[in-house]
Amino acid sequence: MTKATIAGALAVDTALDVLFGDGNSIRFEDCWLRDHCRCSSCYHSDTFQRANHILEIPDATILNIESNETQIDVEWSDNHKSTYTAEFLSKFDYKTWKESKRLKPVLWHGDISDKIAKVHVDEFLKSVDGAKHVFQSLLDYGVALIEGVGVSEEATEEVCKALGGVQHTIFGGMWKFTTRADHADTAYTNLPLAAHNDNTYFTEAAGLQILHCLEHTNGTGGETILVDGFYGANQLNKELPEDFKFLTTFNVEAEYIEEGHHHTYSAPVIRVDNDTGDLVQIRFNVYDRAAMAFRNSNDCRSYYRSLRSLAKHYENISNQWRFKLKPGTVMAMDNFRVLHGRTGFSGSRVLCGSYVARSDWLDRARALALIQ
Ligand SMILES: C[N+](C)(C)CCCC[C@H](N)C(=O)O
Ligand SMILES: O=C(O)CCC(=O)C(=O)O
Ligand SMILES: [Fe+2]
Repeated sequence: MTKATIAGALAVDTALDVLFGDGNSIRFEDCWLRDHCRCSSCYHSDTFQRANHILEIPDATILNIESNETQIDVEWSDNHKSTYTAEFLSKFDYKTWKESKRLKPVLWHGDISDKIAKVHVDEFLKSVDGAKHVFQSLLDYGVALIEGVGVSEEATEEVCKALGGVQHTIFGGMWKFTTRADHADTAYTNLPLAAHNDNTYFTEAAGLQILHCLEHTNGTGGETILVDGFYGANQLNKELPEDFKFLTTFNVEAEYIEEGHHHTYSAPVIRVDNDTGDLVQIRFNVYDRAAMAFRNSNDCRSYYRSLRSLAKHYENISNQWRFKLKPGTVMAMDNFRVLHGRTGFSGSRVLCGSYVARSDWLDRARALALIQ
């Protein structure tokens, strides 16, 4: 991008119209400008924080402006003086600004093994390019594989830390699970699990789920099932918009109960960004649905109809990617988007892994300049 320049600035009532060298023009309200003064008494540039309470910012008016190619100087009615650089102001064109914040998931269905990142652990942990490759794959497809990892909880933990940090929940930080009932949950059995998102009963579901199959011996089955929750939701919107709409507005309650714990949370199954229409989160878990009461017959019937309509996309075998996790390969997936499951199995199957908070993995992606 070329460097932003200012071609002119004109005060109009309580706002300032700034014309940029590229022909674009942006209107800034005076209250916004006063709030965004970057002088040292208004902004701590070392901590990137505002210095004043919003109630302390004076309701000042613009007395005078002077501009050149690179900046605008404003003199305020309370004698304060502010300087705004062209580069700073140019970032606040609403459309461009909003667009720059959008994530751009690449919707998929079926086998995506040749699309996603498969990065060797040394490359992931030690090189910026390796890390970028993994996080870009998580942003694009919601899945990434890290290969050549030591077949141990310790080696897996290193990967979890680098993906944003281990998130502690009732299941622990790093967890290891097999068919022993360490928690009151079907994951700790050999039963099949249809595609689902974890933690629908938490106020904030885990951002990533990381799984490493440490062992599967003397048995069969235990295939991993992944399906793009956004693809299914999108298909539903095209095919049955009413069902889609219902799932974006109706609060479906979920719960998790075990000795000493009772988690419950109620929210729409499909969360959409109201401004952009972008899909933000899927909260789909048929097992962890709580028993609930309905306001009326219509809501009750819509609940079953629309959940089944969505489920059909997730259970459609041609939408799913099925494969066998192997010791040494760590799988990370976006639990806000991708649903996971497994087929039933026999034999001794041991997995370990952790959750990572969404805030924390997006923080990594931002630090790598992959998103804004
Ligand atoms: C991942 N780990 C083995 C710790 C537990 C899984 C919890 C499963 C729970 N039914 C849910 O879907 O959230
Ligand atoms: O056993 C598996 O592969 C996954 C089980 C599961 O859904 C989970 O641990 O959240
Ligand atoms: Fe799960």
